[in-house]
Amino acid sequence: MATANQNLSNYDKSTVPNAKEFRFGIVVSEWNAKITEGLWKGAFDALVDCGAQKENIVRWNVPGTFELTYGASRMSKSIYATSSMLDAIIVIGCVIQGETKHFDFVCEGVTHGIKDLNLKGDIPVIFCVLTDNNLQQSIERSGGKHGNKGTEAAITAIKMAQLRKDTN
Ligand SMILES: Nc1c(NC[C@H](O)[C@H](O)[C@H](O)CO)[nH]c(=O)[nH]c1=O
Ligand SMILES: CC(=O)[C@@H](O)COP(=O)(O)O
Repeated sequence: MATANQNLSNYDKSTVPNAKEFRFGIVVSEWNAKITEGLWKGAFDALVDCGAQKENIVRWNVPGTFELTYGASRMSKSIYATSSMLDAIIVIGCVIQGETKHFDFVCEGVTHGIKDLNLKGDIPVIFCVLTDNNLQQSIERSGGKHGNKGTEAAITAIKMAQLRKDTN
């Protein structure tokens, strides 16, 4: 189902585990900051709405979406994680098509990078990266008429943190 046919912000709290005991890392790209800040707010607000403690949400910034993989990798090995303090990581970025093929390489790079982290690591890394044709599409998916992908990513992070706990 395409995003246009659903709202990214819709969730049923009765189907979401309580996040009170979970700790979350969020890595945010500074490129297209007006969009990524909207995604961050969506994610943060949804985590707290589902019981997460604000002090259990740690944020790091990176310059661009391509750096999200490195940021998440370092965070997963950081002091926050060595004592198994992180239960899930969310990476937030917004890639918008320009005049060249650079869009394709940034999107492919971060997609494969985050996929590899999920395969090789112990902490689920949630892919909250918009890959849009234009700014309007990004606006519509970061708190606009199609909802907020950050909200969707937060719910996914809680569910994956619970799955990790249940399968340990
Ligand atoms: N064009 C966009 C970029 N480009 C920058 C890359 O992400 C990266 O920081 C650079 O290639 C240096 O490694 N980043 C975005 O997040 N969004 C874009 O639209
Ligand atoms: C995704 C990008 O890197 C892109 O926005 C950069 O723009 P351009 O392709 O015009 O250099």
